[in-house]
Amino acid sequence: MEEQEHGISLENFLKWAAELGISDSPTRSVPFCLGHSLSLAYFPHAGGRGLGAARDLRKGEVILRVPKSALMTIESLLKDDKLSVAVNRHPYLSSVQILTACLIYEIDKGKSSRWLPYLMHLPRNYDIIATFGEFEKQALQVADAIWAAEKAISKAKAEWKEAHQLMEELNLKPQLLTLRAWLWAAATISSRTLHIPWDEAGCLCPVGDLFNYAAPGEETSCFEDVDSWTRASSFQRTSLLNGDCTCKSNVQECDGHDQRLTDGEYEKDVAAYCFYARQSYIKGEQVLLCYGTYTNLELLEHYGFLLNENPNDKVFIPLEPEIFSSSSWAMESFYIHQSGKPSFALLSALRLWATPPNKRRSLGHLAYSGSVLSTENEINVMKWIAKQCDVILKNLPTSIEEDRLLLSSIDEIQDLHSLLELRKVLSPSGDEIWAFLEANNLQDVKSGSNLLLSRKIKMSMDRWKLAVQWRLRYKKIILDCISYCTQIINSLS
Ligand SMILES: C[S@@+](CC[C@H](N)C(=O)[O-])C[C@H]1O[C@@H](n2cnc3c(N)ncnc32)[C@H](O)[C@@H]1O
Repeated sequence: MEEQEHGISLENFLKWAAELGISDSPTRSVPFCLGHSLSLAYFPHAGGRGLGAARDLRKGEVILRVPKSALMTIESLLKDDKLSVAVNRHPYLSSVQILTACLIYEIDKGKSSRWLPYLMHLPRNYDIIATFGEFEKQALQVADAIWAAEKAISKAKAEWKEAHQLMEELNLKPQLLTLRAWLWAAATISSRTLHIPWDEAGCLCPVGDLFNYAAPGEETSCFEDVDSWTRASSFQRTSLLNGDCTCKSNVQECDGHDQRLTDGEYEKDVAAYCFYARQSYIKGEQVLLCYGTYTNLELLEHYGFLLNENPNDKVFIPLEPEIFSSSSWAMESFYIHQSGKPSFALLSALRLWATPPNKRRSLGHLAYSGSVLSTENEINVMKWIAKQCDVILKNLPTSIEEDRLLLSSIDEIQDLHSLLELRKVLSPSGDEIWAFLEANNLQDVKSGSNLLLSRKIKMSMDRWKLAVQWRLRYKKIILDCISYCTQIINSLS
C-alpha cells in the first residue's frame, strides 16, 4: 500500500540504493542492495518495518555497508549552491537546525532531489514527545515527564522560529514553512540519524536507518559501576546517535575495552558506515541495532516509542535536599531500576542519611562501598523508600489497574472505524476516554453521527496510548520497588 502511495516502489528504492554502492554483501555486485545478508520485512511487535536476516548470520560479521557518498549529511547537502549560500548567512543556527532545514529543502525540491527515492520512504508521521498535544502530554501524569514533554515542545518551537528566516530565504512552499513540517523533519533527524565523527547533527543513512532497536541488556550491571565513577560529576545521557556519546567511554572502560554498545559506526578507512551483527541470528529473525542506552522517557523523547521490558529504564523519586548534601553522589545516580531495586547510589546515600550526623564520617566508607550499616538502619531506609513510593502512587490520578483497563479500551477503539462504533464501546465510567474525545472535538459521538475516525485522531490516539503505556511502566516500577523493600524488611525483621 505504502509503495503505491509513494509512487516509488521499495524495489526501485533498493535498486537506487544499490547504484549508490549500499550493499549487504561484501563481495557480490548485484542490482539490489539487500538479499545477501538482510531482507526488508515487517515486525508488528518490534518496530514495524525493519530488517530481517536473509540467511543465518554470525555474531560480529559485517551485514551492511553504506558508502560515505550515500550518506545524507550537511556536507553532502550543501553541495547545492543556493542552499550553501543561504545557510552561510545564518551562522548562529546549530548543526541539527541546519540539517533539519536542509531536509525540508530537499523535500521542497521534489522530483529534482537526488534523494527522492529515500525521502519517499521516510515515515509520514512520528510520535516523538515534541509532537504531543496538550492532552497527550497531561496523560503522562508524572510531573517530571510532563516537564520533559513541555521542554521538548518549546525547544522544537524555538528552533523552528530561529530557522524560519533561512527557510523563507530558500523560498520553500508555504506548507513546508510550518511548525508541522519542521516537527516532521526534526523527528526524522532525531529518530533516524546516526553518529558521524565530523558533524554533531549526524547523518541520514539510507537502508542503514531501517534497523529497529534493541536495548543493550547485559551492560546493566556494569552501569552500577559507572554510577560510582560518575559520583559527584554530572551525569550525561548515553546516546550513540546524534553525536551524543559522552557515556560511551565509561561503558567501554567497564567491560574490558572491547565490548561495543553500538553495532554500527562510520569507518574512515573504508569511507563507509558499516553495520555488524550484534549477535548470531537465524534466517528470518529481525536484526536489531542498539542506538544507545535509554530510559523509556528518553526513547519516547528521541524516537517516539518505548519498550515494555527496558533493562535501562529508571524511575527518579523526589528526595529531600539533605539526602544529596549528605553524600557526594551525583543527583542522577539516585533512581530505582526497572526491576524495582533502588540504585547503588540511592541506597548508599539513604543509609548515610539515616545515620546520626555524628557517626556519618566514621561509617562513610562502608556506605560508599555498598555495605549495610546495621539492621535497624537498613529497615529504616527500606521503610522510607516504600513510604515515598506509596505516596507517589497514591497521588497519581489513576491506578495501575485503571491504566491497564484504559489500554485495552484504547486497543478496542483503535480497531474501530467510525464514531458510531465508538459510542457502542464507551462505558459511562471511561472518564479519560471522554476527555480525549472532548480534547479532539469529538463530542458528536454522543449524538451518534457516523463520522470516520480521521487520520489525525488516530495519530493522537497512538500518542495518548504511548503516554498511558509510559505511566503504567513507571507505576509498575514503583510498585515493584515497594515489594522489594517489603521483602527486605521482612527478611531482616
Ligand atoms: C531508525 S528507525 C527504524 C526503522 C523504522 N521502523 C522504519 O520503518 O523506518 C527508528 C524508528 O523505528 C521505530 N522502532 C525502532 N525500534 C523499535 C522497537 N523496538 N519498538 C518499537 N518501535 C521501534 C521507532 O518508531 C523509531 O523511531
